[in-house]
Amino acid sequence: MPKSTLLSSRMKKYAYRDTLEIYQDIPTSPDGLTLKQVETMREQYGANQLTGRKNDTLWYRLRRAFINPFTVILFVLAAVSLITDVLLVSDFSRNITTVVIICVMILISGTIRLVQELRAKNASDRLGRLIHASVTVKREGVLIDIPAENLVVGDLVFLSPGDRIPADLRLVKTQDLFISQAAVTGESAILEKDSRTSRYSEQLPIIQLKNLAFMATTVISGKGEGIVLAVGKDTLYGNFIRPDSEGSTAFQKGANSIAWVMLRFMMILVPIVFLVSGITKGDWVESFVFALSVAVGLTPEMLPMVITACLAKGSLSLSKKQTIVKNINAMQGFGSMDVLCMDKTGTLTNERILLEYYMDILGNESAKTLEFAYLNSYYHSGVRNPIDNAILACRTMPKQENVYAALVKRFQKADEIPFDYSRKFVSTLVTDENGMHELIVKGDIGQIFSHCSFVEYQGKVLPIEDSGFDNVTAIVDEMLEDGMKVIAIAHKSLGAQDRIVSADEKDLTLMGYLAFFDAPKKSAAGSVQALKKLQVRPKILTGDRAEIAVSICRRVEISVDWLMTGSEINQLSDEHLRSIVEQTDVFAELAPGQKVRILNALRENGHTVGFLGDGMNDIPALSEADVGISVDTAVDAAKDIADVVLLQKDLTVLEQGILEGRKTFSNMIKYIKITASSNFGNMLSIVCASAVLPFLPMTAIQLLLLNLLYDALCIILPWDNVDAEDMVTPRAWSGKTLGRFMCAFGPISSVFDILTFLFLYFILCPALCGGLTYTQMADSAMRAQYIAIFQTGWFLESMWTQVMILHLLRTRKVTFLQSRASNPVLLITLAGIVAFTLLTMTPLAAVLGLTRLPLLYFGFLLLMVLLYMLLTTAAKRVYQNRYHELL
Ligand SMILES: Nc1ncnc2c1ncn2[C@@H]1O[C@H](COP(=O)(O)OP(=O)(O)OP(=O)(O)O)[C@@H](O)[C@H]1O
Ligand SMILES: [Mg+2]
Repeated sequence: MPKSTLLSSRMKKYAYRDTLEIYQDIPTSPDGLTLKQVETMREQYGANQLTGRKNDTLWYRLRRAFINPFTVILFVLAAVSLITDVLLVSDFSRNITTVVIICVMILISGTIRLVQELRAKNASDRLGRLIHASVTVKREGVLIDIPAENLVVGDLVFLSPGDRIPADLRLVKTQDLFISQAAVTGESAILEKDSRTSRYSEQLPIIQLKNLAFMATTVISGKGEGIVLAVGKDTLYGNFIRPDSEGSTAFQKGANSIAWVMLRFMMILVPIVFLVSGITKGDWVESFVFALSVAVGLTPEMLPMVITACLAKGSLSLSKKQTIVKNINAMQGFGSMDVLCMDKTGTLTNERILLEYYMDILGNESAKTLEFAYLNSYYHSGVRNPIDNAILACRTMPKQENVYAALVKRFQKADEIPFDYSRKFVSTLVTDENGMHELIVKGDIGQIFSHCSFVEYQGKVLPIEDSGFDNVTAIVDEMLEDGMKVIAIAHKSLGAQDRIVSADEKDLTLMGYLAFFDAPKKSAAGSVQALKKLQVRPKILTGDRAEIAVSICRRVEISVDWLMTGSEINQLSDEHLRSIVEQTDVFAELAPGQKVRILNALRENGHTVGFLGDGMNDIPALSEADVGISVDTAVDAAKDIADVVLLQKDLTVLEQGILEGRKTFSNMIKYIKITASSNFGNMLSIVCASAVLPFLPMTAIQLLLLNLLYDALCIILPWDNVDAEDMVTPRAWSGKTLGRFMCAFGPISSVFDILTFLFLYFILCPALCGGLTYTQMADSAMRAQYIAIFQTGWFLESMWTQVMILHLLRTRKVTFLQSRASNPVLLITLAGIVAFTLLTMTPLAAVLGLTRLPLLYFGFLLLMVLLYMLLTTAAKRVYQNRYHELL
């Protein structure tokens, strides 16, 4: 039986059982599990984790570091050498140095990989912990808060508004519990859940069973308790999410596709190298080994690692700037983001809003309106939000404490229909001491109007048509235009009726309004300017009224020439919307789903879109955006789903994030493009050389060593500086520019390689070997000497130019004169060059087939490097004039 059916049958079984039976069956009790039971349960059903635990074991990491295509090729080379150099030869000429060297290389590269990955992982773990969700459970009769991943089957979990449900639960106690299952089913409707045992007669799909609550769904309002039935991957949610999200982002896909481009190149060129050198030299085994080494030399095997290192480095620097990057892959999204959608409250305006006026329908102060609103807020069990907080704050007004305390004593709560952003209003039913029930509704003006049939003025109730509707709204319009947030309050007497359903919310009596001061932050206008300067276009996506959106946007200088409301958007086709979103910067009166529609339209137009939001209504948009950004004060579920959490809800910290993202992105692109182009250059040189030379231009081992050195040096790149000019615009990854970059700069290095070949073959080697060229000599010792000089010559030239090119192409400006790499990069690359140059002068050189070269060579080398730098600098100019960018 497939796992998911197995799971649903277990969930179903308990949905139809009584609570007591379940306690016995699991076994647990209303006091929760004992600590011993917790251990047993964890052993039996596993931990509450979605990403496979396997990533965390040292064994898994070792395997990843040491077994990959790169090391596999090295192992093959070692095996070939073991056979040809050790097993098949006579005792005298046995030589195991190659095998040893290759093993050392495997060790070094594997260790570098392991260390880097562990560091990156530790960094992201540490950041993740800072904002981890905790759950309240009862164990051994005591309520405790534990991290969600410590939850086990049988635990008794307590739910409150705003919680993201941490596992699959059978509810055992509920009180007006409303849940949004959007994360699992995609539908935005809010469902009431209860703990009653389901009847077999009402056979329903598992997702509709009212006494089950599923992992990743969100508590909108009310309270509840439930027994954990399934954790981690066994949950419904765990069953359909991708097991490992690694490698799934657009950028990772891009990076993989580059690796593939390189591999395809290799698949064509490596066999050519093999055939050409086999035919010209006649030694097929050696040619095979050489071709394999070329393959290794050309693989950008450090690519995934350099990317991880860059991302981890970026997120670490951001954590020092009040910005926590939960998902390090979002770092690059930060860098390429060119549109930032945000909601209004707390971003442009202050987090706290203040109640300014409470009035009847004509704008006269009305304590009764406020009292009704107070009761509604007080008994509303949903996620606390700024509006309710502002209303409840009225009890701190001078001499009012007792008034409000008496009020809630007089009216008790009977029922509620929680606030939900698609309805935009909330109903509570209260009962007075005589058992008479009063329905109180508060919310969006438009929504409330449409449910009202009467208005109340100075104690008189009139039908709405007779009272002059325009008069009723005139007072509101004025306040909205001043940038105030206004909500309406209405009520209806229900007599003895003590439960409400949405059908009761009609023929209401409008009693008045509350107006709140929602002032823009002092820093808002400046931050908006800063975003624009960074070429990130700010767009406002608010659920609030159009008038207030306009008023606030004017004050912070966001263009309001065009404004769309939710209902206008509903009329548009997707295609039409795609063109509208390009011109419009302000969208108002949106339902949560409409925020997502706008966002997707922008993404389809090719933008990289960030979304900054903090409320329940922002959750779908946060999860859809390329970079979902939330704030520390946001509801848990929003923080949970966001990629980035700002510890300060202020656009100024965002600016830092964007800059850091662009820096990360630049350093990554630097590695990819430069490595690809210099590998391409080497490839060309090798093809040419193996066609005409009577021997190999470099031994397999030398090629591998060179490759290892270059890659090891590149690990320092995340710490490089990035020119300010490279950070002024958002940059999107495009494979298109890679090809032209490779073709422009790769062949330049080949030109110098070929010059070096000529110099070595016709001038230096003959000069040191008795004036003869290779083909003219017969003595094999002489020939070996000749080859060693040649190979050392190319080895050093290759290394020097590869390191130089890093410095040359990392900036658009003139290298060293106008822009220098960071000190660590300068130091490490210099050390690399010096160490390898000195290596040719040590006894180890002979083992590697290298030899000491005379001063004449170094003179030539300097000349080559100088010319190379000049030519590349000139090429850089031409390239930039043509394409207006470098990397
Ligand atoms: N607690 C509440 N009680 C009644 N009505 C509410 C409540 N919260 C929100 N509303 C109504 O829903 C509308 C939309 O909510 P809100 O303004 O929070 O949306 P938003 O998209 O998050 O806007 P913002 O950009 O200001 O954050 C409000 O204008 C208000 O009319
Ligand atoms: Mg909001």
